[in-house]
Amino acid sequence: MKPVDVEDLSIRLGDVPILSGIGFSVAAGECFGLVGESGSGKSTVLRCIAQLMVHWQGRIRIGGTDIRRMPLQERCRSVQMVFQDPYGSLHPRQSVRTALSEPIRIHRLDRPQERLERALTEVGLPLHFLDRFPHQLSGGQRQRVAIARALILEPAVLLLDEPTSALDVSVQAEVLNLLSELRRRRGFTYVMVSHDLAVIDHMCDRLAVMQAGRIVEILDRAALIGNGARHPYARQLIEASLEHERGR
Ligand SMILES: Nc1ncnc2c1ncn2[C@@H]1O[C@H](COP(=O)(O)OP(=O)(O)OP(=O)(O)O)[C@@H](O)[C@H]1O
Repeated sequence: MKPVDVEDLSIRLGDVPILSGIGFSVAAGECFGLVGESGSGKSTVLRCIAQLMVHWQGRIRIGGTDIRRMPLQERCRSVQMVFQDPYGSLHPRQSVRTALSEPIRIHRLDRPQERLERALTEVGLPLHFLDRFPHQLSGGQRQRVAIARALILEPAVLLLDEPTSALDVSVQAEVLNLLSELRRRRGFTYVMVSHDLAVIDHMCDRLAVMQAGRIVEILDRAALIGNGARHPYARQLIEASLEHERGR
């Protein structure tokens, strides 16, 4: 279990500021949500933490260590990301076995077969799925494989970028329950992006509301449920979501 601390994170692409002065702390084992309008910079925050984007300013620490000072191997074992679209994140011509073996090989981990089997079992898939290819899996099964691959290196922190929004509603609940169960069992720290406040409510202890590259408010679940937000945009976003829920 490791905490995540983001301090004064800013990034520009060309002349355009994408993130400005982002700051939040996530306790070890906590699930922290990022919500906000499309283009507000939620995924960019995750990409900076994962070092998929590197030209940022500020400070990001995982377990107290500055991620810029972490050797690559240590960073990969500290933080992994799960993307929205498992079709995009799994190679179509790689079997599940190959997809899961790659990080084991790159990081020269011992007991490869045992690790493969444990990761697959942890996400609730039978072992004969090791020989399947992405097109032979359902959307939910593909996302389970993507989660298994993120788990192989036993990271302390998982970054979840809309992990269920490409899935059917019934399958969404299964994958969310799996993620909750994994957090309970393994004590992962999650930072999770979702446009769906019901998902955030189900999963997260606290959340940050983002607008135009800034955090306008950080709320806990109680404030989300009762719409105790103070910032006008945060209030409006939550109100719209509550109305949507009431209309269902
Ligand atoms: N590689 C890039 N090059 C140029 N602009 C980019 C790049 N990546 C992101 N942006 C811009 O940065 C801003 C933030 O994008 P980001 O994907 O982080 O937003 P988001 O809040 O996750 O949006 P969504 O909910 O639609 O996924 C957007 O205006 C986007 O167009």
